[in-house]
Amino acid sequence: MTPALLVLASGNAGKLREFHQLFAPFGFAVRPQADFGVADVEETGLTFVENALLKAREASRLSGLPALADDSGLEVDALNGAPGIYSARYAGEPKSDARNNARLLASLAEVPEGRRRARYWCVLVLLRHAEDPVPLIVQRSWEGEILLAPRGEGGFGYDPLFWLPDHGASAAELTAEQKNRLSHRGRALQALVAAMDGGQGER
Ligand SMILES: O=P(O)(O)OP(=O)(O)OP(=O)(O)OC[C@H]1O[C@@H](n2cnc3c(O)ncnc32)[C@H](O)[C@@H]1O
Ligand SMILES: [Mg+2]
Repeated sequence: MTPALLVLASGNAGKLREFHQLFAPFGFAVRPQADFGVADVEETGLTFVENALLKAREASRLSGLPALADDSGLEVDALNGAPGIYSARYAGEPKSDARNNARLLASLAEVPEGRRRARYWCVLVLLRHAEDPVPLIVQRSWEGEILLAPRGEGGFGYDPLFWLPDHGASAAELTAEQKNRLSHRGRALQALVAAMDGGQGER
């Protein structure tokens, strides 16, 4: 399936920027859900998959177009997996990257370097239409460690605190191209596009 136009079921400016960069080489036309008057849905699921399905279904229903949703988050081992599916609202409403990062640092205040292992998860769900019974689903993770203080200005969300030992940089110190090549989202999208091209049967 190579849709002429795909709705991105997200209201997160950082994600939307990355998706526009990631889709550019594939020649898909993608538009954010806001262009179709789609507001954020309540993310009532208990998994990234469920929340991504809710978002994609709503965007597809209201736009009448195929929709791609991303539900993602940060899993920190020392916090038993928190903030996980609650990553966007870790410090409560209204959502704020700055307050989420402050809460993460406070939660890990007693945890020394070497025990601050974490990973981002990204689940992508593509629906051909709102009632698609065969959603295309891919998930990828990205391993790192949580820094003791923020570094870098790039990316969004928890990126200034997400340290990549192999690269000697935080995710916010990478260029957009580097992040897209390495990240949970970048690699999930590569896998999704490969699956759309026939890797998972006729679509
Ligand atoms: O639901 P949508 O509208 O897409 O936007 P959102 O920000 O609410 O997105 P999620 O519900 O998927 O929550 C994911 C949160 O995880 C964090 N996150 C996910 N991917 C990230 C990345 O690549 N870099 C930094 N933080 C990320 C960030 O705080 C996001 O707000
Ligand atoms: Mg959300």
